[in-house]
Amino acid sequence: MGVEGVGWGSAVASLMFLWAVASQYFPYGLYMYYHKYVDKVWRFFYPYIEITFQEYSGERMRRSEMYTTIRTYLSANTAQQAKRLVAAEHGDKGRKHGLVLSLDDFEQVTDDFDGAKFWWTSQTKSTEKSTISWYPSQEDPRYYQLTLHRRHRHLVDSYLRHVRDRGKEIEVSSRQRKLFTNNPSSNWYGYKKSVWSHMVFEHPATFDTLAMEPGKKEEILRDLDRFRTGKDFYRKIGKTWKRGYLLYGPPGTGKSTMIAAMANHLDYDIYDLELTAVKDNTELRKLLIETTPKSLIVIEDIDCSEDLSGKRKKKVAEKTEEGESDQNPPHPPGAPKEEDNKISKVTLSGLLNFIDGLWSSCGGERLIVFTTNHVEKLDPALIRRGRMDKHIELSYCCYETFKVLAKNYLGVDSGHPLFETVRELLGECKITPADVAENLMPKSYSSEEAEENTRQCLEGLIEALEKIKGEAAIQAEENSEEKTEAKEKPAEGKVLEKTEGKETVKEESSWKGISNGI
Ligand SMILES: Nc1ncnc2c1ncn2[C@@H]1O[C@H](COP(=O)(O)OP(=O)(O)OP(=O)(O)O)[C@@H](O)[C@H]1O
Repeated sequence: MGVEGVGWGSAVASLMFLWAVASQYFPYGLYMYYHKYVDKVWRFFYPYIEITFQEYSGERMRRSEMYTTIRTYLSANTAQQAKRLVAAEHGDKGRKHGLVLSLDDFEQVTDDFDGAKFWWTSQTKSTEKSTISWYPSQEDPRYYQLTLHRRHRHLVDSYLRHVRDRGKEIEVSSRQRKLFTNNPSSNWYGYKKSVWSHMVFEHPATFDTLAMEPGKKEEILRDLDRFRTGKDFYRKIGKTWKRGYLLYGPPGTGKSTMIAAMANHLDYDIYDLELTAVKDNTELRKLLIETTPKSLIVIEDIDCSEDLSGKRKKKVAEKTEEGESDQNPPHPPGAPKEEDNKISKVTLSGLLNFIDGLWSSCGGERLIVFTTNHVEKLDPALIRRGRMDKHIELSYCCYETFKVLAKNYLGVDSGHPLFETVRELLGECKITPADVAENLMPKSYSSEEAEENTRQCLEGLIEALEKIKGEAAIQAEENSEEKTEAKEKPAEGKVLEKTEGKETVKEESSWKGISNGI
């Protein structure tokens, strides 16, 4: 568009905008008359297209998501052009954080996209209240109007997609992240169903504070970054934009800490899914459909979740057999039975269907993370590649892991004279990073006592390691004695007979028979 073109376009858009303002104060009859005749003629020659985005839409008059996204986009990109802005607090109920500036009524801003100009205005829709008072009321619904030249019509789709994607990105980066958990909630009839509730997620763990071998950490970070920026790649290869992580290892090795670090690194919300609180596969599907893009769906201790649902079913069946339910008052017709609310009927196939099928229909990136202390107990179908793409073992503390913890907790690195002893002991016994971390907690935070604190903590850790080493040695000795005894002890029904220094294992019955005979 040339300079003249821009000037002309801007003037016409401004004229239209002024007309839109003025028309709000016309008597109703005149307004309708205008619409019927003049508008038709005017529109024929008018070279511009107008698109309106209402604040409220749909049957229940919910606030339109597109309206909110446009507001965010305009606040970030064009609000500096406007002279009058509206400030509103941003955040959840009771937890406001920061202000959002948006265009005030009748303000106009221009946006450039792909060589074309787009004009945005914010206006208030007149309602009964505002007609009476002549001024728009605070509660009146607003709308954004987008104006563009007819010759740029082909850009409408891509421009609106750009506004939506950019607006969403800004929303995600400026929001407070949330930790969702599913809890049972009862309806009027007493039926319990799992629903998400959330709190602000403020876990301070990062990949810097996470103790693990540097090479492994780098690899995970690369994988996460590749995933985050892989939208086009996933589309190209025809795969849903999702990735599964399986974190396994003994308790206290940092599985939950790593999930928090992942969420912080990617800037994602966390949905902590408690499978035992989900009644059946239908409820599971419903919960998962409600998750939003850019989220990490976590199922902790997946081995226990599956077991528990089986055990619960068994227990209820046992109770019914014992006739315990007969002692309870009869259920009113239509009311849920107690066990209906308690049993989780989520099945492995339900979970697999969700991982494979459901995700395909949900847009936006999602990571699913399973954790377990017993990887060997899991059904191979659940953790095969493609479902759980990356398997990460978090294990006992090695010297590299210890160095990260020592740096985090005490601010010291490998130069310390006690490090060598720790290194040797870590090579000889098993201790979890959680136990090491506990030993490295300084007794005070005063910088004057830092050196003394460090010495005390490291000595305490060495003592703990030596104790573990000693206990492990005793245990190993006991185990080897048990093994020898087991080796020496004949199997049940057999006896050991010693003749001239030779040991022979014989059938017990034959020995008894002989002895009885004697
Ligand atoms: N690798 C680690 N890096 C940093 N801190 C760790 C690490 N592992 C454990 N910790 C510390 O130990 C505590 C417990 O760790 P965490 O809960 O992450 O272990 P977990 O493997 O999830 O245990 P569980 O299987 O019992 O849930 C954490 O709060 C953290 O302070």
